[in-house]
Amino acid sequence: KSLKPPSSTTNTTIPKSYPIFGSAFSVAANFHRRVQWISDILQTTPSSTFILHRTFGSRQVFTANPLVVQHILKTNFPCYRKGLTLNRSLGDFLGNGIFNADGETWKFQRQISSHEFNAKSLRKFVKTVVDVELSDRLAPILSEASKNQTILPDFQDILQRFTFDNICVIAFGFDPEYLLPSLPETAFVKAFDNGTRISSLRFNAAVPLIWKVKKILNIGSERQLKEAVAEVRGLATKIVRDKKKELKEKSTLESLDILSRFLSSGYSDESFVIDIVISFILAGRDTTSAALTWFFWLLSKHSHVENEILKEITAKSESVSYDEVKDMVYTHAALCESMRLYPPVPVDTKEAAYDDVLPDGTLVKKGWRVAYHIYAMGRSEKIWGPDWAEFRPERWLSRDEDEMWSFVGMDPYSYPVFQAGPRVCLGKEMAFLQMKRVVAGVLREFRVVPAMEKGVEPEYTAHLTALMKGGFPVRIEKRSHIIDQ
Ligand code: HEM
Repeated sequence: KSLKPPSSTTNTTIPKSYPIFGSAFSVAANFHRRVQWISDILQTTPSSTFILHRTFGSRQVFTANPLVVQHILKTNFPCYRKGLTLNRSLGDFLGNGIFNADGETWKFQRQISSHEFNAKSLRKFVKTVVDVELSDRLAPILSEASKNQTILPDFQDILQRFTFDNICVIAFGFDPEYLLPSLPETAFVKAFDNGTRISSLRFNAAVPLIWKVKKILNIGSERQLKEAVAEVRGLATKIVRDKKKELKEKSTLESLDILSRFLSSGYSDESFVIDIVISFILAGRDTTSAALTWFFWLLSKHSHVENEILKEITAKSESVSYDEVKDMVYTHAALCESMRLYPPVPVDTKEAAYDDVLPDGTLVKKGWRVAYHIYAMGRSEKIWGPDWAEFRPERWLSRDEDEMWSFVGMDPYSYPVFQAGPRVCLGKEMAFLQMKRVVAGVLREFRVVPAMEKGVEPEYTAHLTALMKGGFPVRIEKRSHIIDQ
Protein backbone atom coordinates (compact mmCIF):
# COMPACT_ATOMS: atom_id res chain seq x y z
CA LYS A 1 0.00 0.00 0.00
CA SER A 2 1.54 3.26 -1.04
CA LEU A 3 1.60 6.53 0.80
CA LYS A 4 0.92 9.66 -1.13
CA PRO A 5 3.84 11.06 -3.16
CA PRO A 6 5.19 14.52 -2.19
CA SER A 7 2.40 16.60 -0.75
CA SER A 8 2.26 19.03 -3.63
CA THR A 9 3.26 18.91 -7.25
CA THR A 10 2.59 22.53 -8.09
CA ASN A 11 4.64 24.48 -5.59
CA THR A 12 8.05 22.87 -5.68
CA THR A 13 10.35 25.51 -7.11
CA ILE A 14 12.82 27.57 -5.08
CA PRO A 15 10.80 30.65 -4.05
CA LYS A 16 11.42 34.08 -5.54
CA SER A 17 13.43 36.49 -3.43
CA TYR A 18 12.98 40.27 -3.05
CA PRO A 19 15.27 42.93 -1.57
CA ILE A 20 14.98 43.24 2.24
CA PHE A 21 12.09 40.73 2.47
CA GLY A 22 13.87 37.81 0.82
CA SER A 23 11.34 35.00 0.35
CA ALA A 24 9.32 35.98 3.43
CA PHE A 25 6.06 36.13 1.41
CA SER A 26 6.43 32.51 0.24
CA VAL A 27 7.54 31.42 3.73
CA ALA A 28 4.47 33.07 5.25
CA ALA A 29 2.13 31.61 2.59
CA ASN A 30 3.44 28.08 3.25
CA PHE A 31 3.97 28.46 6.98
CA HIS A 32 1.18 26.02 7.91
CA ARG A 33 2.84 23.27 5.81
CA ARG A 34 6.46 24.40 5.94
CA VAL A 35 7.90 20.91 6.46
CA GLN A 36 6.16 19.46 3.39
CA TRP A 37 6.83 22.59 1.31
CA ILE A 38 10.61 22.56 1.85
CA SER A 39 10.63 18.78 1.40
CA ASP A 40 8.88 19.11 -1.99
CA ILE A 41 11.45 21.68 -3.12
CA LEU A 42 14.34 19.46 -2.02
CA GLN A 43 12.93 16.45 -3.92
CA THR A 44 12.98 18.42 -7.16
CA THR A 45 16.38 20.10 -6.64
CA PRO A 46 19.07 18.05 -8.47
CA SER A 47 21.75 18.61 -5.78
CA SER A 48 19.24 18.09 -2.92
CA THR A 49 20.48 21.39 -1.44
CA PHE A 50 19.12 24.93 -1.88
CA ILE A 51 19.44 28.36 -0.27
CA LEU A 52 16.36 30.10 1.15
CA HIS A 53 16.63 33.90 1.30
CA ARG A 54 15.31 35.20 4.60
CA THR A 55 14.66 38.79 5.68
CA PHE A 56 17.38 41.47 5.83
CA GLY A 57 19.86 39.44 3.79
CA SER A 58 20.07 36.41 6.07
CA ARG A 59 20.23 32.97 4.44
CA GLN A 60 19.24 29.43 5.32
CA VAL A 61 20.64 26.41 3.50
CA PHE A 62 18.40 23.32 3.37
CA THR A 63 19.82 19.95 2.45
CA ALA A 64 18.73 16.34 2.00
CA ASN A 65 22.13 15.20 0.76
CA PRO A 66 23.79 12.55 3.03
CA LEU A 67 27.31 13.78 2.15
CA VAL A 68 26.41 17.28 3.26
CA VAL A 69 24.78 15.93 6.43
CA GLN A 70 27.98 14.01 7.27
CA HIS A 71 29.99 17.19 6.70
CA ILE A 72 27.80 19.26 9.04
CA LEU A 73 27.39 16.68 11.79
CA LYS A 74 30.84 15.13 11.81
CA THR A 75 33.58 16.20 9.39
CA ASN A 76 33.31 19.93 10.09
CA PHE A 77 31.47 19.64 13.42
CA PRO A 78 33.21 22.69 15.02
CA CYS A 79 31.76 24.98 12.35
CA TYR A 80 28.10 23.94 12.73
CA ARG A 81 26.81 24.97 16.14
CA LYS A 82 23.44 25.75 17.64
CA GLY A 83 24.20 29.43 17.12
CA LEU A 84 22.70 32.78 17.96
CA THR A 85 19.31 32.51 16.22
CA LEU A 86 18.47 29.31 18.09
CA ASN A 87 19.93 30.61 21.38
CA ARG A 88 17.79 33.73 21.19
CA SER A 89 14.61 31.95 20.07
CA LEU A 90 14.77 29.13 22.63
CA GLY A 91 16.83 30.84 25.33
CA ASP A 92 13.91 32.14 27.42
CA PHE A 93 12.45 28.64 27.68
CA LEU A 94 15.52 26.36 27.61
CA GLY A 95 18.18 28.63 29.11
CA ASN A 96 21.58 26.95 28.71
CA GLY A 97 20.18 23.40 28.69
CA ILE A 98 21.83 20.79 26.44
CA PHE A 99 19.55 21.54 23.48
CA ASN A 100 20.58 25.15 23.46
CA ALA A 101 24.25 24.86 24.39
CA ASP A 102 27.58 24.64 22.55
CA GLY A 103 31.22 24.21 23.56
CA GLU A 104 32.18 23.40 27.13
CA THR A 105 28.64 23.93 28.55
CA TRP A 106 27.35 21.29 26.14
CA LYS A 107 30.25 18.86 26.73
CA PHE A 108 29.82 19.00 30.50
CA GLN A 109 26.09 18.26 30.33
CA ARG A 110 26.56 15.45 27.85
CA GLN A 111 29.27 13.84 29.95
CA ILE A 112 27.37 13.82 33.27
CA SER A 113 24.01 12.85 31.82
CA SER A 114 25.39 10.04 29.64
CA HIS A 115 25.51 7.86 32.82
CA GLU A 116 21.72 7.92 32.76
CA PHE A 117 21.89 5.91 29.54
CA ASN A 118 24.24 3.04 30.47
CA ALA A 119 22.99 -0.56 30.38
CA LYS A 120 22.31 -0.71 34.13
CA SER A 121 20.20 2.47 34.13
CA LEU A 122 18.32 1.41 31.01
CA ARG A 123 17.46 -1.98 32.50
CA LYS A 124 16.13 -0.20 35.59
CA PHE A 125 14.21 2.25 33.41
CA VAL A 126 12.33 -0.53 31.61
CA LYS A 127 11.53 -2.44 34.78
CA THR A 128 10.64 0.32 37.21
CA VAL A 129 9.39 3.12 34.97
CA VAL A 130 7.98 1.84 31.66
CA ASP A 131 6.53 -1.46 32.92
CA VAL A 132 4.73 0.22 35.80
CA GLU A 133 3.24 3.00 33.66
CA LEU A 134 2.12 0.36 31.18
CA SER A 135 0.47 -2.05 33.58
CA ASP A 136 -0.90 0.43 36.16
CA ARG A 137 -1.97 3.29 33.89
CA LEU A 138 -2.11 2.59 30.15
CA ALA A 139 -3.51 -0.96 30.18
CA PRO A 140 -6.48 -0.12 32.47
CA ILE A 141 -7.47 2.82 30.25
CA LEU A 142 -7.34 0.66 27.12
CA SER A 143 -9.19 -2.15 28.86
CA GLU A 144 -11.99 0.18 29.91
CA ALA A 145 -12.28 1.63 26.40
CA SER A 146 -12.50 -1.84 24.86
CA LYS A 147 -15.12 -2.99 27.38
CA ASN A 148 -17.32 0.06 26.90
CA GLN A 149 -16.66 0.17 23.15
CA THR A 150 -16.07 3.91 23.46
CA ILE A 151 -13.94 5.90 21.07
CA LEU A 152 -10.76 7.30 22.65
CA PRO A 153 -10.82 10.79 21.15
CA ASP A 154 -7.05 11.16 21.09
CA PHE A 155 -4.63 8.27 21.42
CA GLN A 156 -1.77 10.70 20.70
CA ASP A 157 -2.66 12.60 23.88
CA ILE A 158 -2.62 9.35 25.86
CA LEU A 159 0.82 8.45 24.50
CA GLN A 160 2.08 11.96 25.30
CA ARG A 161 0.84 11.58 28.87
CA PHE A 162 2.63 8.21 29.07
CA THR A 163 5.96 9.61 27.88
CA PHE A 164 5.59 12.77 29.95
CA ASP A 165 5.24 10.73 33.16
CA ASN A 166 8.23 8.58 32.10
CA ILE A 167 10.56 11.45 31.27
CA CYS A 168 9.71 13.43 34.41
CA VAL A 169 10.73 10.41 36.50
CA ILE A 170 14.01 10.14 34.57
CA ALA A 171 14.78 13.85 34.61
CA PHE A 172 13.49 14.92 38.04
CA GLY A 173 12.67 11.75 39.93
CA PHE A 174 9.16 13.23 40.06
CA ASP A 175 5.97 11.51 38.84
CA PRO A 176 3.42 14.07 37.60
CA GLU A 177 0.69 11.35 37.31
CA TYR A 178 -0.49 12.79 34.05
CA LEU A 179 -1.81 9.51 32.61
CA LEU A 180 -4.80 8.90 34.84
CA PRO A 181 -8.25 7.73 33.67
CA SER A 182 -9.62 11.23 34.27
CA LEU A 183 -6.98 12.61 31.82
CA PRO A 184 -6.29 15.61 34.06
CA GLU A 185 -5.19 18.98 32.71
CA THR A 186 -2.20 20.24 34.65
CA ALA A 187 -0.81 23.75 34.64
CA PHE A 188 2.74 22.42 34.32
CA VAL A 189 2.06 20.43 31.14
CA LYS A 190 0.03 23.22 29.58
CA ALA A 191 2.84 25.65 30.31
CA PHE A 192 5.41 23.22 28.90
CA ASP A 193 3.36 22.90 25.69
CA ASN A 194 3.06 26.67 25.34
CA GLY A 195 6.77 27.15 25.97
CA THR A 196 7.67 24.64 23.23
CA ARG A 197 5.13 25.95 20.73
CA ILE A 198 5.91 29.65 21.09
CA SER A 199 9.70 29.12 21.12
CA SER A 200 9.39 27.08 17.92
CA LEU A 201 7.25 29.78 16.26
CA ARG A 202 9.94 32.32 17.15
CA PHE A 203 12.63 30.17 15.56
CA ASN A 204 10.67 29.62 12.33
CA ALA A 205 9.21 33.13 12.09
CA ALA A 206 9.13 34.64 8.58
CA VAL A 207 9.91 38.08 10.13
CA PRO A 208 11.66 37.57 13.52
CA LEU A 209 11.51 41.30 14.28
CA ILE A 210 7.79 40.86 15.08
CA TRP A 211 8.34 38.56 18.09
CA LYS A 212 11.17 40.75 19.35
CA VAL A 213 8.90 43.82 19.38
CA LYS A 214 6.10 41.81 21.05
CA LYS A 215 8.58 40.71 23.71
CA ILE A 216 9.58 44.30 24.50
CA LEU A 217 5.88 45.28 24.73
CA ASN A 218 5.05 42.07 26.65
CA ILE A 219 1.96 41.34 24.54
CA GLY A 220 0.26 38.36 22.81
CA SER A 221 2.30 35.19 22.38
CA GLU A 222 5.32 36.74 24.12
CA ARG A 223 3.29 37.41 27.22
CA GLN A 224 2.03 33.80 27.11
CA LEU A 225 5.61 32.58 26.81
CA LYS A 226 6.68 34.60 29.83
CA GLU A 227 3.83 33.10 31.87
CA ALA A 228 4.64 29.58 30.65
CA VAL A 229 8.31 29.93 31.56
CA ALA A 230 7.37 31.20 35.03
CA GLU A 231 5.05 28.20 35.60
CA VAL A 232 7.58 25.59 34.41
CA ARG A 233 10.51 27.10 36.29
CA GLY A 234 8.38 27.59 39.39
CA LEU A 235 7.66 23.87 39.73
CA ALA A 236 11.21 22.94 38.68
CA THR A 237 12.65 25.22 41.38
CA LYS A 238 10.52 23.58 44.03
CA ILE A 239 11.66 20.11 42.96
CA VAL A 240 15.33 21.16 42.87
CA ARG A 241 15.10 22.66 46.37
CA ASP A 242 13.45 19.52 47.75
CA LYS A 243 16.19 17.37 46.18
CA LYS A 244 18.93 19.61 47.57
CA LYS A 245 17.41 19.30 51.01
CA GLU A 246 17.26 15.53 50.66
CA LEU A 247 20.91 15.50 49.58
CA LYS A 248 21.94 17.56 52.58
CA GLU A 249 20.12 15.24 54.95
CA LYS A 250 21.27 11.96 53.46
CA SER A 251 24.65 13.03 52.01
CA THR A 252 24.04 10.78 48.96
CA LEU A 253 20.86 10.54 46.91
CA GLU A 254 19.22 7.18 46.46
CA SER A 255 17.39 8.06 43.27
CA LEU A 256 19.34 8.10 40.05
CA ASP A 257 17.47 10.68 38.01
CA ILE A 258 19.35 13.27 35.96
CA LEU A 259 18.73 16.03 38.49
CA SER A 260 20.23 13.92 41.30
CA ARG A 261 23.27 13.13 39.16
CA PHE A 262 24.03 16.80 38.60
CA LEU A 263 23.39 17.76 42.21
CA SER A 264 25.51 14.96 43.61
CA SER A 265 28.34 15.74 41.18
CA GLY A 266 28.70 18.96 43.13
CA TYR A 267 26.83 21.14 40.68
CA SER A 268 24.32 23.23 42.53
CA ASP A 269 23.69 26.39 40.47
CA GLU A 270 19.91 26.25 40.68
CA SER A 271 19.10 28.02 37.46
CA PHE A 272 21.52 25.94 35.37
CA VAL A 273 20.32 22.65 36.84
CA ILE A 274 16.75 23.65 35.97
CA ASP A 275 17.82 24.44 32.39
CA ILE A 276 19.32 20.97 32.11
CA VAL A 277 16.21 19.22 33.33
CA ILE A 278 13.85 21.20 31.08
CA SER A 279 15.87 20.25 27.99
CA PHE A 280 15.64 16.59 28.93
CA ILE A 281 11.89 16.73 29.34
CA LEU A 282 11.62 18.30 25.90
CA ALA A 283 13.95 15.66 24.42
CA GLY A 284 12.19 12.65 25.80
CA ARG A 285 8.56 13.57 25.81
CA ASP A 286 7.10 14.41 22.43
CA THR A 287 9.63 12.43 20.42
CA THR A 288 8.68 8.90 21.44
CA SER A 289 4.97 9.72 21.64
CA ALA A 290 5.03 11.13 18.09
CA ALA A 291 6.90 8.07 16.84
CA LEU A 292 4.37 5.72 18.48
CA THR A 293 1.34 7.65 17.22
CA TRP A 294 2.41 7.35 13.57
CA PHE A 295 3.53 3.78 14.15
CA PHE A 296 0.09 2.65 15.36
CA TRP A 297 -1.53 4.50 12.45
CA LEU A 298 0.69 2.77 9.87
CA LEU A 299 0.21 -0.59 11.56
CA SER A 300 -3.56 -0.31 11.25
CA LYS A 301 -3.13 -0.09 7.47
CA HIS A 302 -0.56 -2.89 7.13
CA SER A 303 -1.93 -6.04 8.72
CA HIS A 304 0.96 -8.24 7.52
CA VAL A 305 3.38 -6.05 9.54
CA GLU A 306 1.12 -6.27 12.59
CA ASN A 307 1.02 -10.06 12.23
CA GLU A 308 4.78 -10.30 11.96
CA ILE A 309 5.12 -8.22 15.15
CA LEU A 310 2.54 -10.37 16.92
CA LYS A 311 4.57 -13.46 16.01
CA GLU A 312 7.59 -11.83 17.58
CA ILE A 313 5.67 -10.90 20.74
CA THR A 314 4.19 -14.40 21.15
CA ALA A 315 7.68 -15.84 21.23
CA LYS A 316 8.46 -13.73 24.33
CA SER A 317 7.18 -14.02 27.88
CA GLU A 318 3.94 -12.21 28.77
CA SER A 319 5.66 -9.39 30.63
CA VAL A 320 8.49 -8.92 28.18
CA SER A 321 11.84 -8.56 30.00
CA TYR A 322 14.57 -6.04 29.21
CA ASP A 323 16.62 -8.64 27.31
CA GLU A 324 13.60 -9.79 25.35
CA VAL A 325 12.69 -6.20 24.43
CA LYS A 326 16.21 -5.67 23.12
CA ASP A 327 15.76 -8.75 20.98
CA MET A 328 12.56 -7.62 19.17
CA VAL A 329 14.24 -7.26 15.80
CA TYR A 330 11.20 -7.05 13.52
CA THR A 331 9.49 -4.48 15.76
CA HIS A 332 12.72 -2.48 15.81
CA ALA A 333 12.76 -2.47 12.00
CA ALA A 334 9.08 -1.48 11.82
CA LEU A 335 9.72 1.47 14.15
CA CYS A 336 12.72 2.60 12.06
CA GLU A 337 10.58 2.38 8.94
CA SER A 338 7.74 4.34 10.53
CA MET A 339 10.14 7.09 11.69
CA ARG A 340 11.61 7.24 8.18
CA LEU A 341 8.24 8.40 6.86
CA TYR A 342 7.12 10.32 9.96
CA PRO A 343 10.27 11.47 11.81
CA PRO A 344 9.64 12.82 15.34
CA VAL A 345 12.10 15.67 14.62
CA PRO A 346 11.49 16.73 11.00
CA VAL A 347 14.21 19.36 10.54
CA ASP A 348 17.38 20.17 12.46
CA THR A 349 19.18 23.48 12.07
CA LYS A 350 22.78 24.55 12.78
CA GLU A 351 24.52 27.89 12.34
CA ALA A 352 27.91 28.33 10.63
CA ALA A 353 30.61 29.72 12.96
CA TYR A 354 32.81 30.65 9.95
CA ASP A 355 32.75 30.58 6.12
CA ASP A 356 32.73 27.09 4.63
CA VAL A 357 32.12 25.13 1.42
CA LEU A 358 29.80 22.11 1.55
CA PRO A 359 30.79 18.88 -0.27
CA ASP A 360 28.31 19.68 -3.07
CA GLY A 361 30.02 23.04 -3.71
CA THR A 362 27.49 25.25 -1.88
CA LEU A 363 29.21 28.26 -0.33
CA VAL A 364 28.18 28.95 3.27
CA LYS A 365 28.92 32.30 4.94
CA LYS A 366 29.51 32.82 8.65
CA GLY A 367 26.17 33.21 10.46
CA TRP A 368 24.07 31.37 7.84
CA ARG A 369 21.72 28.73 9.11
CA VAL A 370 22.19 25.24 7.66
CA ALA A 371 19.38 22.72 8.13
CA TYR A 372 19.32 19.03 7.27
CA HIS A 373 15.78 18.00 6.39
CA ILE A 374 15.11 14.65 8.02
CA TYR A 375 11.53 14.43 6.67
CA ALA A 376 12.67 15.05 3.08
CA MET A 377 15.48 12.50 3.42
CA GLY A 378 13.06 9.79 4.54
CA ARG A 379 11.01 10.40 1.40
CA SER A 380 13.90 10.70 -1.02
CA GLU A 381 13.87 8.35 -4.01
CA LYS A 382 17.62 8.92 -4.36
CA ILE A 383 18.20 7.43 -0.89
CA TRP A 384 15.50 4.76 -0.64
CA GLY A 385 14.80 3.86 -4.27
CA PRO A 386 11.57 3.85 -6.27
CA ASP A 387 9.61 2.13 -3.48
CA TRP A 388 10.35 4.92 -0.97
CA ALA A 389 6.61 5.43 -0.37
CA GLU A 390 6.06 1.83 0.74
CA PHE A 391 5.92 1.09 4.48
CA ARG A 392 8.22 -1.93 4.35
CA PRO A 393 10.09 -2.92 7.55
CA GLU A 394 11.79 -5.67 5.53
CA ARG A 395 14.07 -3.05 3.95
CA TRP A 396 15.83 -2.98 7.36
CA LEU A 397 16.12 -6.76 7.68
CA SER A 398 17.75 -9.85 6.29
CA ARG A 399 16.98 -13.52 7.01
CA ASP A 400 19.84 -15.60 8.42
CA GLU A 401 20.41 -19.33 7.75
CA ASP A 402 17.86 -20.30 10.46
CA GLU A 403 15.23 -18.11 8.79
CA MET A 404 15.50 -15.65 11.69
CA TRP A 405 15.38 -11.92 11.07
CA SER A 406 18.49 -9.88 11.66
CA PHE A 407 18.63 -6.11 11.62
CA VAL A 408 20.54 -4.32 8.86
CA GLY A 409 21.41 -0.79 9.96
CA MET A 410 21.45 2.23 7.68
CA ASP A 411 24.20 4.83 7.30
CA PRO A 412 23.25 7.42 9.99
CA TYR A 413 23.92 10.34 7.63
CA SER A 414 21.30 9.02 5.20
CA TYR A 415 18.88 8.37 8.09
CA PRO A 416 19.64 11.12 10.64
CA VAL A 417 16.37 10.60 12.57
CA PHE A 418 18.41 10.58 15.80
CA GLN A 419 20.99 13.04 14.43
CA ALA A 420 24.52 11.54 14.09
CA GLY A 421 28.13 12.33 14.96
CA PRO A 422 29.28 13.74 18.33
CA ARG A 423 25.80 15.07 19.17
CA VAL A 424 23.85 11.95 18.26
CA CYS A 425 20.70 11.62 20.40
CA LEU A 426 21.68 10.50 23.88
CA GLY A 427 18.34 8.80 24.42
CA LYS A 428 18.22 6.66 21.26
CA GLU A 429 18.52 3.31 22.99
CA MET A 430 16.20 4.37 25.77
CA ALA A 431 13.63 5.49 23.19
CA PHE A 432 13.72 2.16 21.35
CA LEU A 433 13.37 0.19 24.59
CA GLN A 434 10.43 2.31 25.68
CA MET A 435 8.68 2.14 22.30
CA LYS A 436 9.19 -1.61 21.86
CA ARG A 437 7.95 -2.30 25.39
CA VAL A 438 4.82 -0.20 24.74
CA VAL A 439 4.20 -1.88 21.37
CA ALA A 440 4.54 -5.34 22.96
CA GLY A 441 2.32 -4.41 25.92
CA VAL A 442 -0.44 -2.85 23.80
CA LEU A 443 -0.53 -5.26 20.85
CA ARG A 444 -0.46 -8.42 22.94
CA GLU A 445 -3.84 -7.50 24.40
CA PHE A 446 -5.42 -4.95 22.09
CA ARG A 447 -5.96 -3.89 18.52
CA VAL A 448 -5.79 -0.13 17.92
CA VAL A 449 -8.30 0.82 15.22
CA PRO A 450 -8.36 4.39 13.82
CA ALA A 451 -11.76 6.04 14.24
CA MET A 452 -11.38 8.93 11.84
CA GLU A 453 -14.16 9.74 9.45
CA LYS A 454 -14.02 7.60 6.31
CA GLY A 455 -11.44 8.85 3.82
CA VAL A 456 -9.79 11.23 6.28
CA GLU A 457 -5.99 10.90 6.27
CA PRO A 458 -4.12 12.28 9.29
CA GLU A 459 -1.94 15.29 8.68
CA TYR A 460 1.71 15.52 9.77
CA THR A 461 2.57 18.84 11.36
CA ALA A 462 5.41 20.02 13.61
CA HIS A 463 6.56 22.54 16.14
CA LEU A 464 9.96 21.47 17.46
CA THR A 465 8.70 17.89 17.24
CA ALA A 466 6.11 16.25 15.02
CA LEU A 467 2.42 15.85 15.74
CA MET A 468 -0.64 14.23 14.17
CA LYS A 469 -2.72 17.33 13.55
CA GLY A 470 -6.02 17.31 15.42
CA GLY A 471 -5.11 14.13 17.35
CA PHE A 472 -5.64 10.40 16.74
CA PRO A 473 -9.14 9.08 17.55
CA VAL A 474 -9.19 5.30 17.96
CA ARG A 475 -11.33 2.37 18.99
CA ILE A 476 -9.67 -0.24 21.17
CA GLU A 477 -10.54 -3.89 20.54
CA LYS A 478 -9.52 -6.63 22.91
CA ARG A 479 -7.83 -9.53 21.15
CA SER A 480 -9.40 -12.92 21.70
CA HIS A 481 -6.25 -14.65 20.45
CA ILE A 482 -2.89 -13.08 20.08
CA ILE A 483 -2.82 -13.79 16.34
CA ASP A 484 -6.40 -13.34 15.27
CA GLN A 485 -6.23 -11.32 12.07
C1 HEM B 1 12.03 8.45 18.96
C2 HEM B 1 12.59 9.17 19.87
C3 HEM B 1 13.67 10.20 19.67
C4 HEM B 1 14.12 10.80 18.54
C5 HEM B 1 13.66 10.58 17.12
C6 HEM B 1 15.17 11.73 18.92
C7 HEM B 1 15.87 12.54 18.05
C8 HEM B 1 16.85 13.43 18.43
C9 HEM B 1 17.47 14.40 17.55
C10 HEM B 1 17.16 14.60 16.07
C11 HEM B 1 18.37 15.08 18.28
C12 HEM B 1 19.23 16.26 17.81
C13 HEM B 1 18.57 17.55 18.21
C14 HEM B 1 19.45 18.75 18.06
O1 HEM B 1 20.62 18.74 18.43
O2 HEM B 1 18.97 19.75 17.56
C15 HEM B 1 18.34 14.55 19.62
C16 HEM B 1 19.13 14.99 20.65
C17 HEM B 1 19.01 14.56 21.94
N1 HEM B 1 18.14 13.62 22.42
FE1 HEM B 1 16.84 12.55 21.34
N2 HEM B 1 15.33 11.64 20.29
C18 HEM B 1 14.44 10.73 20.78
C19 HEM B 1 14.26 10.38 22.10
C20 HEM B 1 15.04 10.81 23.14
C21 HEM B 1 14.87 10.42 24.52
C22 HEM B 1 13.84 9.44 25.06
C23 HEM B 1 15.81 11.11 25.23
C24 HEM B 1 16.12 11.10 26.69
C25 HEM B 1 15.51 11.11 27.66
C26 HEM B 1 16.56 11.92 24.31
C27 HEM B 1 17.61 12.74 24.65
C28 HEM B 1 18.31 13.54 23.78
C29 HEM B 1 19.35 14.47 24.19
C30 HEM B 1 19.83 14.70 25.60
C31 HEM B 1 19.79 15.11 23.03
C32 HEM B 1 20.88 16.18 22.93
C33 HEM B 1 22.20 15.53 22.57
C34 HEM B 1 23.32 16.56 22.42
O3 HEM B 1 23.07 17.67 22.00
O4 HEM B 1 24.45 16.18 22.71
N3 HEM B 1 16.07 11.71 23.05
N4 HEM B 1 17.40 13.55 19.69
